[in-house]
Amino acid sequence: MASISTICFSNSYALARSKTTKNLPRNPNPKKQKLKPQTSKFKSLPDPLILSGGDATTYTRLPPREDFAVPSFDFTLQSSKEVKLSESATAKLDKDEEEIPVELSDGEEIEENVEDGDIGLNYGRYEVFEVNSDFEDEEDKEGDYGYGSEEDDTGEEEDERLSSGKYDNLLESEGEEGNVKEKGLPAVMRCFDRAKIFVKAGDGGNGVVAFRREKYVPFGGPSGGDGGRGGNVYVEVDGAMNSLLPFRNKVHFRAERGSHGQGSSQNGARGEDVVVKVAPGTLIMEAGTRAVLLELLHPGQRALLLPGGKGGRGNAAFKSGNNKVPKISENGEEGPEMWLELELKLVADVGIVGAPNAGKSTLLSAISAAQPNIANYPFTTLLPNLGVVSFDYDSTIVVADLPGLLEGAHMGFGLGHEFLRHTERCSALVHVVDGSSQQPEFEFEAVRLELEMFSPELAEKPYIVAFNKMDLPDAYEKWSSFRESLQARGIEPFCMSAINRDGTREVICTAHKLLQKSEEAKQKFGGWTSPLDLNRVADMVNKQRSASLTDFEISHDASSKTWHVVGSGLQRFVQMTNWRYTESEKRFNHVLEACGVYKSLMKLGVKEGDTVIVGEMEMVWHDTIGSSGSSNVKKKSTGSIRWPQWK
Ligand SMILES: Nc1nc2c(ncn2[C@@H]2O[C@H](COP(=O)(O)OP(=O)(O)OP(=O)(O)O)[C@@H](O)[C@H]2O)c(=O)[nH]1
Ligand SMILES: [Mg+2]
Repeated sequence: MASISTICFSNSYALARSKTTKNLPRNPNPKKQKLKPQTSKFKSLPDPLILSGGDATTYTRLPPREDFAVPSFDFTLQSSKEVKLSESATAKLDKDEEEIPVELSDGEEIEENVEDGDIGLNYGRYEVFEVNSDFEDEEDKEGDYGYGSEEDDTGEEEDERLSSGKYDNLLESEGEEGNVKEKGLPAVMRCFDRAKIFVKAGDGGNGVVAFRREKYVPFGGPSGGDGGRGGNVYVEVDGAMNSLLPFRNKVHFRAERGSHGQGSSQNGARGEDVVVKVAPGTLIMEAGTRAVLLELLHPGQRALLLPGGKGGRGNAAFKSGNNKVPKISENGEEGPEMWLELELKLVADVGIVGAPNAGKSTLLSAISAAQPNIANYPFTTLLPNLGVVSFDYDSTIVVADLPGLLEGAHMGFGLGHEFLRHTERCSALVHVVDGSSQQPEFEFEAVRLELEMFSPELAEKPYIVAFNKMDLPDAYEKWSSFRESLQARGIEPFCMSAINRDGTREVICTAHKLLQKSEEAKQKFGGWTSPLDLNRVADMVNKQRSASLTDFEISHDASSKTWHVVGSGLQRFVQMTNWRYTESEKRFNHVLEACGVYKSLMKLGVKEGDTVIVGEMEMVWHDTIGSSGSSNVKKKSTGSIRWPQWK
């Protein structure tokens, strides 16, 4: 029978069709029919990102102080050696080599004498280094997170770059400065503290229509069971994790859907939950908007992120005095889904910062049991290392050793300064200064400036300065002038030889005291912000689910003669309606009338033949066709909705 004649409402009849399905028979598969969950709040994908053009990306040597504001990218003028982090995270710089060929952009090779400039700080020529966030994000979307983003309008050139595949290897392309290499960070560094994942709660199982048929039980009645609830999505802090790298391998987390109900009043089983494990200190944000949803700091914390969909009711649940043989059941509610951005900010008490090769990792290895890579070349440390320092039996602190920070890091030189976010949770900082460098004061200032550039709050954290490598005569000689210059600024520096473990204890004990002081101050001034409610996202979802059916808005598009009836409650109701049963359609019509949709539409001037969209259902409005059989007198004389023909 054609759908038009099977769907009758109180005083008229209506026809429905899916917005997405054409020529659907009367008994369509409910899953495929047309109903999508209301996920407008959580489904947003990030906006398309625009790639920036060719910023210079090759760093030749630490630029002179006065050049800081406008660094020179003309590296043909600068003497240098080359470290290619692209080839190996532990590429080594042979500092003893005096002359090396420098390859120019046009392929010409020259021999240059490697000598320090006026400043004399020769870190070699480091390559790597486009840390433009837009670019990085775009890479992440396409390369590592495994989902295609909407096409952006940045032009073919950028598209080509994106489509050129994974960015695990560093990229090379021409920049605006002309033939300057542009490279991204190795994937392991990008993914260490950032990830983008997809989570979906399980859909509820469908309810069923069944009747008890048994010998000696002539009218057994309806016995269709309810569907089971969909599985929840939880996020749990795993103390054994210290990075977000596992999310490179797994991006999608879907909880199981609930089982469908069965005859004999058997309800479906619950869907299995899914638990997403993250490292302590992970920030969970909604992708695109980057609104912070959760901040998970302590191992063992577990947050309910997305609750599973409710199971649909079987026909046994619809039995009433009026209707003892209900032929109606509901679909399971669809579980919400969303893309999340995860960002890790390590939970450490003290952060060790300083220029590359200053001896930060050596200090960490001297004061804790951590065994970071230590070597005589810059950027040995590419990812932060954590170490635990014990003072008394009951007092321990966590110390983070960070990658080296270069002057100009805020512009992308070196490893950039993004990793400084790992110090945001530190209460104190230790500046390690390489005493054997040509101008230790300048090195210290450059690092301070970079901290300020990253975040003024970070620069305001209490800190101590540790002048390292005192065992070297070079450093020993410079110590007094360094000390004087800092004392003139009101800073009392410490000296140490991290490699010999001389003075390291004093440094870390002072850092510990600073830490205690800042914690006392925090308690005194109530500076500790209350942690976010762990289940707030689930609460938001539940609130949206329980929205009233009468809570809706109507908008009109005059050009297409379309009326949109939008409301969370109605949308959910449409999604859970199982259209294969005639009674469902009657119920739908009844609900629209009862919650005032018809009345509002008529008030707003809906006309014969206009399209009305409720949730995912599209209908055509028809004025009253006749009053016969109508149980609603008011409605009879005014209008009704008729389901359109399937197109
Ligand atoms: N003589 C001497 N050498 C030191 C001292 N501390 C560190 N070094 C050496 O300096 C070099 C760099 O040490 P690291 O601890 O790797 O320096 P880093 O600051 O962690 O370097 P990056 O991770 O590259 O930023 C290594 O060869 C160390 O052995 C010291 O007190 N005296
Ligand atoms: Mg290091």
